[in-house]
Amino acid sequence: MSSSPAPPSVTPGLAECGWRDDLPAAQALSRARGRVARVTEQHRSGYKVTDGEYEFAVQSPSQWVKASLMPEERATVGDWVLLDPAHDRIEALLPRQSLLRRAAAGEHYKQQLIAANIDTVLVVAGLDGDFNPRRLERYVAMVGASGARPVIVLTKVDLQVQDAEAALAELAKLEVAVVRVNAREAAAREALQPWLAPGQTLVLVGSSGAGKSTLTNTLLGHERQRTGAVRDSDARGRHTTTHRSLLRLPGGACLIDTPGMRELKLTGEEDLDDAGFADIETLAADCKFRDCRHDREPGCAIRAALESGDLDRRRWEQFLKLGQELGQARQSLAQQLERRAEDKRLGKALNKRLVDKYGKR
Ligand SMILES: Nc1nc2c(ncn2[C@@H]2O[C@H](COP(=O)(O)OP(=O)(O)OP(=O)(O)O)[C@@H](O)[C@H]2O)c(=O)[nH]1
Ligand SMILES: [Zn+2]
Repeated sequence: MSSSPAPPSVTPGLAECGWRDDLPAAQALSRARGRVARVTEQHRSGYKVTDGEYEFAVQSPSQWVKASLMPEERATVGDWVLLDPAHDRIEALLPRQSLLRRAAAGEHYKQQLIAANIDTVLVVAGLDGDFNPRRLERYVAMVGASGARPVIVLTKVDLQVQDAEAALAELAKLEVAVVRVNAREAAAREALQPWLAPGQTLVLVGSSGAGKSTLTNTLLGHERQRTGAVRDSDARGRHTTTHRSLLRLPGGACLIDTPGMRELKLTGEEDLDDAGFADIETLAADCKFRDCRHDREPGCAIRAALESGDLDRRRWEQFLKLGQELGQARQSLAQQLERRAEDKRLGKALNKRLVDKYGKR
């Protein structure tokens, strides 16, 4: 299938926006009709999409207003969609290759979609005072759950505030590629070349000040966004705000910029295996009891490894903490699903009462 020519519903320019014949969306296309486009922005009232030639606004399908819809049933940035014949409304969401999401900040647990159809998520962290291996583990776990490939990018190597060797040793166990860069230098682009092949889609995540905007500019090869320092000193507030969030990089890869959504919070669907703790899971499988809590049980492989020094005590503590965080996120997720089911039940009951009283309309 992948060797057949692109169907007419896909414009040639779409390849520059990340379209590939091996995508699940492309496989689904043989069974569907319509012009394919990629979502570049999400707004309250609809979306912006690109067909590879033009970027334009489209409306959501009417069924997407339903409050009972799960967030992932609507399109997000990076999604492949089919347009109606007039090209002013989305008709269908095509299957996804990956979906990056986070728990939204706020009183109630809510999920937010960050981006879809991402190949690589660059998890950016500065080797300065803010360096935090546990945060990186959390990010790697979340990316693992998304279906995209995580790559850790450590910025600010030139500042040498943090001992890079110690930091690397901490991250070695994650089994994730780690790249050290000065985000301000063009060499950073070279270092990331393996993930920048044509047709690849990337996203940058990481905490504020980590160097994401700086790296974005370096990958673009020109100044796109004003970085933190510039913004601060810019008293006239003369920002070059481009709204487009799907950036085409020289070389053929795409970068999806998700302003305001670059810090991640666990959703509860992650797995500690994905966080690079597979070795601990393997070790725990050797405990005598299957439900060993690694506390006082006899024949505990974890405690034995801690005592012999085979398992680093700090790493074990990090594992426990991340497990705790994940446990809380799972609980919030379960509560949210329960609330949703309850809302649905109440909605149905109300509907039935209305039908009983007024008949079917
Ligand atoms: N020396 C040095 N400075 C860097 C490097 N990367 C980023 N910086 C600086 O760190 C500051 C913050 O970088 P930004 O790129 O704005 O960070 P950000 O992650 O986009 O931050 P938010 O926009 O708040 O999310 C800026 O002053 C950058 O110039 C680096 O590798 N070396
Ligand atoms: Zn045990």
